[in-house]
Amino acid sequence: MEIAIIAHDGKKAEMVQFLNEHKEVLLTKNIKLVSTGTTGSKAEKAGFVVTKFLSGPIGGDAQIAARVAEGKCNMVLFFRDPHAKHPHEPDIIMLLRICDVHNVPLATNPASADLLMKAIAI
Ligand SMILES: O=C(CO)COP(=O)(O)O
Repeated sequence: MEIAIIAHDGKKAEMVQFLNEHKEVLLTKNIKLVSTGTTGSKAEKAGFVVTKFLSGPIGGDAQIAARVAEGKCNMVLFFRDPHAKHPHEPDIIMLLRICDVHNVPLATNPASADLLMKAIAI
C-alpha cells in the first residue's frame, strides 16, 4: 500500500521520530512511502526510501491529493502544525477534503497515526 507522509516544519522532527518508531512495520508490510518535498528529504536522511513530490507550499499537497483522488495513495499521515500560518492553507484543506471524499484514512497527529500503524501491523 502507498502511504503519504507530510509534516509542517514544526512537526518534521516528530515525523522522523514516528517513522523510526514504526520502522519494522514500514519495512515489512510492503509499504511505499510518498511525501511532500522537504518532509521526504528528512525521511531520506533518516534512512527511509521515499518518493518525493513538490514541497507543500508550491503544490506538493495538491500532488498528494491527486494521488488520493486517483486511488493511488491509500493513507495519509499529515502532521499539521496548528500554531503556524501557512500560505498554502487552501491546498491543505483541499487535501483533507479529498481524503474524506474518497474515504482514505487520514491522521493529522502522531497519536492518530500510531493507531493506523497498529491496524496495519495486524
Ligand atoms: O507544507 C507542507 C504541507 O502542507 C509540507 O511540505 P514540505 O514537506 O515540503 O515541507
